[in-house]
Amino acid sequence: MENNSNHKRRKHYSGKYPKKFEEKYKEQNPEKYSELVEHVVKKGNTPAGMHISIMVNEILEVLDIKPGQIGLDATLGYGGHSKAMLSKLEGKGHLYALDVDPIESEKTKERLKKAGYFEDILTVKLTNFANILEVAKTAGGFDFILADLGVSSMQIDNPKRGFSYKTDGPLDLRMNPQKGDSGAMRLRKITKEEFTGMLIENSDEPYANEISTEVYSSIKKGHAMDTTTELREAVKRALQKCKIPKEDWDDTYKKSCQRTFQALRIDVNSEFEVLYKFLEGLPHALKDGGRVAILTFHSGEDRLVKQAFKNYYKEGIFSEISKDVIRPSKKECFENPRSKSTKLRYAIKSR
Ligand SMILES: C[S@@+](CC[C@H](N)C(=O)[O-])C[C@H]1O[C@@H](n2cnc3c(N)ncnc32)[C@H](O)[C@@H]1O
Repeated sequence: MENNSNHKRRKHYSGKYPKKFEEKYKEQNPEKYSELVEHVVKKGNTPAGMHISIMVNEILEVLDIKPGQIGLDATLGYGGHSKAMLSKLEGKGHLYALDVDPIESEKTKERLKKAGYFEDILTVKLTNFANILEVAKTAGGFDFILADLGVSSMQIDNPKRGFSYKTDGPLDLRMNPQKGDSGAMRLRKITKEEFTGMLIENSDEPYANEISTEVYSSIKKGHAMDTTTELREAVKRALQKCKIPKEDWDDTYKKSCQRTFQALRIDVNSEFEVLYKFLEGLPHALKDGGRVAILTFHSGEDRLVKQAFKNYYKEGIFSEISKDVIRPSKKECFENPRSKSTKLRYAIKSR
C-alpha cells in the first residue's frame, strides 16, 4: 500500500465558496488563479490578499506626471498607485515608495520587481511618512507626492492583524506588528477616561462613555481585551444597556464597532501625529511647482489636510489647492464599495 503520511490535503470549507481569509488561498495567488480573481473584483469584492487602488485616474490627472520626474508614494500598500505612477514615468526618473508594514511592503516590492520595476526606477523604503524630509533630502526633492492614508485591504482582511471587528483575531491593529504597543496592550495601559477621550476625539463615537465603561469594567473583572471578538462583544454589551430601538440596532452596532476599532487603530499607530508631521514637511519636500494628492477616509484626517493646504495657500507657499474635495465616481463606488468614504485633495507648490 502507498504511504500517504506526507501528503497534505488542502483545507476544506463548508458551502460552495470559502468564507474565511485563510481558506481563500486561490484569491491569494492571483498569478495562478487570475480568472477567479477577476470574477471576485467584478462582483464588487476585494480578493483576499489584494488591494484595489482608489481614484487612480483622478490622481494621475492632478499629479500630471512627466517622464524624468522624481516622485514619492508615501503609502505603497499593494502598489497599485505606484504602478500607475511608474507607468507615467515611462522608464525615466524615479519613484520612492514608503510603507511601515514590513510584511506587505516586502511582498509588494517583489510583485513590482516581477512587473519589471527594479531599483533603477523604484526605491521601496520601510519607513514612516513622518520622515518625509529625510527621504526628500536623499531624493533631492519631489515633483509629485501621493499619500493614500489609512490601512490596506490586505491588512483589514487578514484576521491575524486584528484590524477588523468582523473576524476573530488578536487585538493588534499595528501597521508594523514589530513596533510599539498592540491595541490590547494600549487598553491595558490607559485609563477608562483616556479611552473615552480617544473614542470621542478619533471617531466622534456617540456612545463613548458607555463603551469605555463596559470595556474597563470587563478588564477589572479579569476579562482582558486580547481579541477582536472580546472588544466587539464589549461594544455589544454597552449598547444593549442603551435601549436602542430595535429597527436601529444593526446599523448602530455596526457603526459603533467600526468607530471603536478605528479610534484604537488611530491611537496605536499615532495616525494624527504622523500626518501632522508629514503635512509640516510637505512644502519643503516638494520642488517648486511640485504637486501633491492626498486621499483621506475619515473627517479627522480630512480636516487636518484641508487646514494645512488652506494655510499654505494663504501664505503663498501653494499656488493652487482643490476648492472642494474630489469624490470617487458612482461607478467606482459601485465597483469598489471600499472607495465610498474617500476624499481627494490636491495642491500645487508655488514657483
Ligand atoms: C490605503 S493603503 C495604500 C494602498 C496603495 N495606495 C495601493 O494602491 O495599493 C495605506 C498603506 O499605507 C501604509 N501606511 C499607513 N500609515 C503610514 C505611515 N505613517 N507611513 C508609511 N506608511 C503608512 C499602510 O501600512 C498601508 O499599507
